[in-house]
Amino acid sequence: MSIPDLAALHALGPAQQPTYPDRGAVDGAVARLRTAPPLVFAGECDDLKTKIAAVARGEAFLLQGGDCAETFAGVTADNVRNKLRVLLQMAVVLTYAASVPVVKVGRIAGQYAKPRSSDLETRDGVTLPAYRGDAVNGFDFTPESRVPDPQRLVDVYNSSAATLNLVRAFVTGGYADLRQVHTWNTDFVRESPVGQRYEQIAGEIERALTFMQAIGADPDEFHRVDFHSSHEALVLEYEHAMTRVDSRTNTPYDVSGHFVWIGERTRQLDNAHVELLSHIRNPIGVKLGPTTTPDDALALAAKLNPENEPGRLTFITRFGAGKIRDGLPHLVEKVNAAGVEVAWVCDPMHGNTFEASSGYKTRRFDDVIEEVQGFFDVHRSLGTWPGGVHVELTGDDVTECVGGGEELLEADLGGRYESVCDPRLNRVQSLELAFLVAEMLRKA
Ligand SMILES: O=C[C@H](O)[C@H](O)COP(=O)(O)O
Ligand SMILES: C=C(OP(=O)(O)O)C(=O)O
Ligand SMILES: [Mn+2]
Repeated sequence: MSIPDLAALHALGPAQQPTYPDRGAVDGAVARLRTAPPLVFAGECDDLKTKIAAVARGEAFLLQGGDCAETFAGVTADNVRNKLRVLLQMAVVLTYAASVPVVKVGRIAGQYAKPRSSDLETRDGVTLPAYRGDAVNGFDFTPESRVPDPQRLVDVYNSSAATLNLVRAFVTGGYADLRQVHTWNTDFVRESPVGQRYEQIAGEIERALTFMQAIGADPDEFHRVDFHSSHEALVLEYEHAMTRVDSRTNTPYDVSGHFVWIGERTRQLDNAHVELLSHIRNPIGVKLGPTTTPDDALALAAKLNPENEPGRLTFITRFGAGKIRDGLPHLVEKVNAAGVEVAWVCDPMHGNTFEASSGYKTRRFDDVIEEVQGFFDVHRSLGTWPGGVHVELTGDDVTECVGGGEELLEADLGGRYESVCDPRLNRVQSLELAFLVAEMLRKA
């Protein structure tokens, strides 16, 4: 399969693209990216596809999480380690408490571009272009900073490379060794009720590992974990420049991440994002919001996975807690009845955002849980598999979502609100979510 021309993709009138003032500078950045080494290997993408096929068959569960928007300034050892650590802790809870293999995917090492509801942002009577992620422009509210700069695409590549390098070191070099389960539970989280609950599981796992070692199991088995990168494939210049023909199979892969997805705002059937991703062989996702009809979903599946390859396509539904129980059943039913191979994953974040009276964008922890519960209930009633969760989270003690065991209030949001886009679950809320989902999984 060939790679479509970048110009042909632009001719389709893609949504949510930056308006660059200097085309020459764009060409320069794209030329630089085209010669840059791949960030991931096609074979790794295939491995993830095999794992997602197991998710679609009901034999594994997908945990996908990370920032709404990564930032260049956030590429620090602490920040990357904290995100990885919370995902590892969540994966341990899910695997141990629900006895299900967990496929671990970060919204990490590439999640720098944001679609926005509005092209403009107004503060105190001043209107400027909206922030579209560090891939496009700066978060500072000044005219200079908000001008889209294509050099940032090269910075995305370099930041992703640095992040992925550290992630690979952590997951293969001993940090993610299962025998370290206790050490991931350090600092503020350890004293919380959910941290205590985690301690208990960690103790049980440690005893089980000691036992297995005593009976001769190979300790290397516990030494490393598989972890994959993912992001929304949004800026066409970047994703196109990172799409390469794999020498093993002679087919194109987007080597900017293992898994890429199409957002709710760019999933139009005849548009550029669907067209580009239909040509790559990575495992891919599509976000499906509450306006999605069964025909939309079937048409997307036909275009993006015409051969019905297992593991290729994940539908990430994001209906909102109030809509999922009514909206999801007919979608799942029709897709299932058509024999379409798909992994169903729940994003319980994007349908539940609201603005607090203080002006902060936030989400209620209870709404997040209610949407996941609705997702599980719908799948249980249809006999289909609730394949995973896709969440915005961080490993830090931020105050961006309200509720949870710490009972964060709207008045607390200003304490430590660090997201440059959507509100993320903090570490305690993320662990609480993992325990609640593990319970739902046990029942499923
Ligand atoms: O992350 C998702 C979108 O980019 C985000 O929800 C859009 O936010 P906005 O409605 O503030 O533009
Ligand atoms: C933009 C996002 O989501 P959606 O496309 O579902 O709105 C996101 O995942 O950050
Ligand atoms: Mn988001």
